[in-house]
Amino acid sequence: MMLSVAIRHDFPGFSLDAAFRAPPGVTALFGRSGSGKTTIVNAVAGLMRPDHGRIEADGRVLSDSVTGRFLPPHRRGVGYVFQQARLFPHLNVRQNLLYGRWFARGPGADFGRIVDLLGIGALLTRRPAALSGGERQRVALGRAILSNPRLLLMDEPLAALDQARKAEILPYLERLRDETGLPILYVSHSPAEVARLATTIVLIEAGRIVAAGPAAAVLSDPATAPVLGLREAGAILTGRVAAHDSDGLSRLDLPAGPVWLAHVEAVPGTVLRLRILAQDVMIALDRPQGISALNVLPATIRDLTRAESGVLVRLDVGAETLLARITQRSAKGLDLRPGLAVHAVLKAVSVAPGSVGTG
Ligand SMILES: Nc1ncnc2c1ncn2[C@@H]1O[C@H](COP(=O)(O)OP(=O)(O)OP(=O)(O)O)[C@@H](O)[C@H]1O
Repeated sequence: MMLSVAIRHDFPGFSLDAAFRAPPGVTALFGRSGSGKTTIVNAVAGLMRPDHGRIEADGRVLSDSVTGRFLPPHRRGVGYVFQQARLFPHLNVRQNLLYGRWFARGPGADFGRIVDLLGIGALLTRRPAALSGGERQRVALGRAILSNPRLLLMDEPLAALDQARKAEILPYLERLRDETGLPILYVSHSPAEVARLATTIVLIEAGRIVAAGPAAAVLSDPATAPVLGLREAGAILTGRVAAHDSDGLSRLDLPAGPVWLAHVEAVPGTVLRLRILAQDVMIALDRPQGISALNVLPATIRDLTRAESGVLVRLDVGAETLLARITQRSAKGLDLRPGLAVHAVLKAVSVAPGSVGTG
């Protein structure tokens, strides 16, 4: 399963020229307001017809300006989840879910499995008015999946939810990503959400794609930091939960070494994704002694990039990449340069629970 998009379209005062591929997993379309994300999603859904280009899903042409082919939305096999759940108020949860089924191509996903996956078994007889925002959004996800789509489009599905509801629904999105094998095109404004969910990231600015590729590589690329915002720049690392210590910390084993963080609700053996902001990483030439930060990883400097008044240092840690944001004075004072072996010091507190997701 693969979605491939190559389209050009002109609105008065705005031109979109975008080409990218979305493999199975979550492909996050990230960019500022007005950069063209929704236009792309609408073109894939068949809600707008691009002037030029071609969109293909799973080897099937959805639209092609050369041949004039343009499949209507209901024939595209696309599940769409919007910011608002848009459930039918007069139908209960089961009926809303079965409505998705009605449009399914072929036998479709197993009802019971999807209900379990989304944790909505206890809600089946309720009407949407009796659900929380997070529950409603889970039902909307279920309805989209039960239509047995070739791909899922999600346009800011969490934007209308508060932090607690977002935290509640993120694990379900992770399960969908990991268990359905569908390409999910996911529009988001939130770097934290993207860092947690995305397997592929497409960064878009003023209708042009400025970076696209595997999430870890795009996030740790200093060139993308200005688009994400310097405060949000950072890398993702993966680690396996090794132990829960009696003093309330959990140990994760990363390829580069162990890392301790505030207790994580996950059984040993679980693979987790950690987001580490560039501003929370310090660099030391020697392994520091007598320091309160618990987490020190051996690293090698790959490159240094000027960013506003500071410097972004890209570090190789094991086979992964970390980003540190330091001052020009420090970079000069320590004589940092590519190839230099250093130590990356991470503050334990910098790994926020909200940034931990299954990898
Ligand atoms: N039907 C239309 N007619 C004219 N201009 C349009 C139309 N649809 C979108 N645009 C313009 O295209 C640009 C991209 O809009 P789009 O909704 O794709 O951005 P976005 O990245 O999804 O933004 P947001 O994050 O705010 O939803 C904007 O400048 C918008 O005003």
